[in-house]
Amino acid sequence: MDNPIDTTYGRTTNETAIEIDQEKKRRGVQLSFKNITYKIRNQKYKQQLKSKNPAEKPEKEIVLLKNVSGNIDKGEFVGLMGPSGSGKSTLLDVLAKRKSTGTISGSILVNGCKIGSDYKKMCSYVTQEDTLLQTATVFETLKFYADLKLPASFSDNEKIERVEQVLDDIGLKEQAHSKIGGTLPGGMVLKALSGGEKKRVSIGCALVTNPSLIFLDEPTSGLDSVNALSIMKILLNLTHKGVTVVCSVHQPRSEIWNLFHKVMLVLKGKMAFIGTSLEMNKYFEDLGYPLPNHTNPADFYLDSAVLLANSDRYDDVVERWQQSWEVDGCNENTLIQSVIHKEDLVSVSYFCQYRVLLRRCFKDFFRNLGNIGSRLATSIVLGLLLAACFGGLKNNQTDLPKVTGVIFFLIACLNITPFTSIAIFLSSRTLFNAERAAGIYKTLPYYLAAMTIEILVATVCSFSMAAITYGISHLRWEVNRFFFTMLAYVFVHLLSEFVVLTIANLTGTMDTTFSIGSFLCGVFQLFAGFFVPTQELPKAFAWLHYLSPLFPAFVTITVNQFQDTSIDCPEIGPCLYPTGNDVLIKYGIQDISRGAAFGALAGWTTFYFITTFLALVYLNKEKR
Ligand SMILES: Nc1ncnc2c1ncn2[C@@H]1O[C@H](COP(=O)(O)OP(=O)(O)OP(=O)(O)O)[C@@H](O)[C@H]1O
Repeated sequence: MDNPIDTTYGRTTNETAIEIDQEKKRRGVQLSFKNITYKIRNQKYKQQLKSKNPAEKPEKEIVLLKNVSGNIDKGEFVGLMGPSGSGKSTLLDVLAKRKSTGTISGSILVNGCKIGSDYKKMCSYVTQEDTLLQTATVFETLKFYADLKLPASFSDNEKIERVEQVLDDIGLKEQAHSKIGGTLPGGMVLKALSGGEKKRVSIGCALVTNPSLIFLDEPTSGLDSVNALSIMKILLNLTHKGVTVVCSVHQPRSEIWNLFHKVMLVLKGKMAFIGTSLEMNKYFEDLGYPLPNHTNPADFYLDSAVLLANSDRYDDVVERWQQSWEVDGCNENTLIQSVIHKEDLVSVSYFCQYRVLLRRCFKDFFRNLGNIGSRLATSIVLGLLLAACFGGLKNNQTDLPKVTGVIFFLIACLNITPFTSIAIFLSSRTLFNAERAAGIYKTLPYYLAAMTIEILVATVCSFSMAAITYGISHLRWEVNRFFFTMLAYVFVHLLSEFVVLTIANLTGTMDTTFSIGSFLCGVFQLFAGFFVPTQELPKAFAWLHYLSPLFPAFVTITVNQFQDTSIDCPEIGPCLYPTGNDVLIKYGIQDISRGAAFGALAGWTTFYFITTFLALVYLNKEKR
């Protein structure tokens, strides 16, 4: 027999029972929590103050959990139940130390000791939604976690061994090289794993660090009953290895119900019961809700819990439970004072995080061929269209407006093409927010890795568009002038990319990014100095060109094109601009050097690079 453990109903054969017991003692953790109260600020306080009648004073704070206490033993599989909105997810978040808002009071003890900074290293959390990178394979997803969460002392082979062990634990060995799949931003569809398989991968990610304690928020939600049962059996198997598992559940089928060692019942933010399913039968029977024959206990108890929560007896029932728990459940004897098992986990360096993230970004980018293909194709086609309109320009007075025209058009095109990245960027934010909340990596290495790829792609795209146009239009053909112009165009593209990403990070939504972004593009282009030279702008608005990063871009490229050149005059008639310097005088930029203007362009680019990062760090954080 491959697996000697009979997991059908949470019982084990005699031979393995001793082994399991030893494993629980060796690495399990006991979790006790006492008088946990969690409050958050009432966001609607001011509004309620105005609208409510003065007798009903609104509270400044909302209490989501009140005096919640409980005890979970080593290697126990605990189901957290309660009607919708009763506070199950909140309690899991508080116990897993994932709350980033509100105030928490009360104590959490692990093996009888107050928890310290190591606590987060010994526990893992699996969110309700599976936030996984669609283009990565199952193996790569787990390896990513292993690279970032296992100590640097682990060799690559050891990390692979750990990943293989986890693949075995979650029963996905055969799918190790299948992609997670789904619809990629941009519309490309990759063949996807099933919902149950994705959930197993999420559990696998939490298992890579070999945690002693694992919290799961509704791991069976959205799964059919067969998949739900198989997920629960995987979790039960973990408890045989000493892991303590706590998961919230809605209405589990009876086979799942029977797997739990203990059930916790939360009602309206208060603990109403903790105990085995047999003890729960008795508890509800005493309350006047005996379990009828042939009824799913979970369904029945949940329905009864809803009735209880809305009855007059609610306060009395939770109060009685609190008192009895203080006598029986929370005394010195129930606390297991023993050494806490924890791996020697150290955070990997920023550079290592950058390397791992860069590798993932690189693969992700090149596996989404729809995105890379459309961006490159757009650049090349736009370059060819610009070249078709402005091809073979001559160095004379007739073609002069076209030369400044092509310079401006290229700037304008490179200014708007970054809008194509908004969808990709915003969709990767969801994954980033979830991974950041789980503390897998820091924001800086993530940002630098994502930007490294973005800068490379933006450089290739803008260079292709600009070089095609420049070459076919016969602009100033000197090697250093050519490369200087190309560099300036690349910066225009990068700058525009960072402007759009700053807005995307500030607003977090596609619609607002589009509307604010297009407004800014319009303003930047209008005040770039091309349509209306700066000296001709109305005084009240003239200062706006200082705020347009496209102004230094237009200046540096125009100066580079025209400085110290001569322009052919017609044989008959006036010659308005016999030299390039006359063109610069027309635009009022004759006194600005191309280097100074380029410096300003680079300065704006750096400014928006930093604002993108700051917006990523401080705004649109996942608040729990
Ligand atoms: N940040 C918040 N601000 C205001 N109310 C909140 C906040 N977070 C949770 N709540 C409220 O606290 C209560 C408990 O929420 P929680 O998500 O923990 O319930 P739950 O039992 O997990 O519900 P479900 O089973 O539907 O997921 C709900 O009434 C919810 O609306």
